[in-house]
Amino acid sequence: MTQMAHTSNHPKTSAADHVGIVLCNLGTPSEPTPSAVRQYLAEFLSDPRVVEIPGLLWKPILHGLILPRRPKASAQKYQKIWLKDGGSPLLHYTQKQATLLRGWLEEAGVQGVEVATGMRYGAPSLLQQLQAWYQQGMRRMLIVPMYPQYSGTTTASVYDLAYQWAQSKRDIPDLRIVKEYAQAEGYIAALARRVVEHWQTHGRPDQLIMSYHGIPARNVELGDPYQAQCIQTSELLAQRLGLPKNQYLVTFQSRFGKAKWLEPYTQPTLERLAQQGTRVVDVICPGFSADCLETLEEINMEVRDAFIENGGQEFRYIPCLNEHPEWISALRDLVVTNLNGWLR
Ligand SMILES: C=CC1=C(C)c2cc3[nH]c(cc4nc(cc5[nH]c(cc1n2)c(C)c5CCC(=O)O)C(CCC(=O)O)=C4C)c(C)c3C=C
Ligand SMILES: [Fe+2]
Ligand SMILES: [Fe+2]
Repeated sequence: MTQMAHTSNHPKTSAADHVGIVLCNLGTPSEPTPSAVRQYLAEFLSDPRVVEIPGLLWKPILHGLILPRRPKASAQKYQKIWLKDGGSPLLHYTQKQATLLRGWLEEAGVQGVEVATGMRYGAPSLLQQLQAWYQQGMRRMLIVPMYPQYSGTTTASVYDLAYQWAQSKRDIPDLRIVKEYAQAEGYIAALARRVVEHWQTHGRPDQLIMSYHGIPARNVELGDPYQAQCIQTSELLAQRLGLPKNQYLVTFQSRFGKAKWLEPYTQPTLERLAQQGTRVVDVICPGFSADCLETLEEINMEVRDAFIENGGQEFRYIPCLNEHPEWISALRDLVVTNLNGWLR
């Protein structure tokens, strides 16, 4: 059992009767350098939720093969997408989302809430944010993982961290975590708006590709509902756009390692489409609420090049929801629903 912390004389501040809302995303390196990427990957890839290979087998691979090599190549990729003033896009957009959500909640007359960002790995850390609020006397916290589709590899890891942290408390915080919102009306509406706005400027494509981050196929075989939720989101989005089945495809990207991951894989699918004569594709990544390495570099650079090299003519990337007003409005609704009974 974790040691109980002594908190009997915690300071009573205004935070004590407030509710904390944390937008929690994956996390990102502090700089686009090999050493910062190494530190980030070491934490991320040591999480047994992310890599399920037994530690005795995995640790030597991670520390002997992956961490000495991958950070250099990854840092070069991060350098290509790093924002001049804003740093990591993932962190930049997640912080913007928190700022906008704070304003939108205020505007809606919601009082007594604080909004922050907290990353699962790296900084600014979810754990430190929860602990800082707790020390200020706050006892009610709502965590919103920025993953619309639940996966054991991502969402469950947020639960692990929060529950393990709470375990050390005598007076435990009242915690709520949004498990998933793959089918939420506002989320689907925001995605549809993003696509329609893109079509208004560029016209319709031959195919709309909905690309999600992959996970090992084995995880799904063992009961992870992630794949089913990705398909649900995609079908709802297609329905809302009035897209027939032959005009869109669901694919999975970012395969890591040699095991079988969810298929069809994004890049080979786009290569095949190009070879078979598909000229214009739109690509959207509905599972990422903020643009990041996996969308800006992998999709909009690597996969784009592969499509064009194989004979495709136009590869049009549709940005993530990022700061889109319809998304912030959806987030506000999601938060308000999950604050039920907590608001004054
Ligand atoms: C090792 C296995 C991995 C699993 C399982 C996995 C699942 C998963 N990841 C995201 C979201 C993101 N992943 C990002 C980067 C990233 N992911 C992995 C590996 C796994 N992800 C690695 C090794 C990396 C690092 C980048 C690299 O070195 O290539 C990111 C971007 C972070 C950024 O800073 O921009 C996101 C976001 C989801 C949603 C998911 C399962 C559903
Ligand atoms: Fe990932
Ligand atoms: Fe990647």
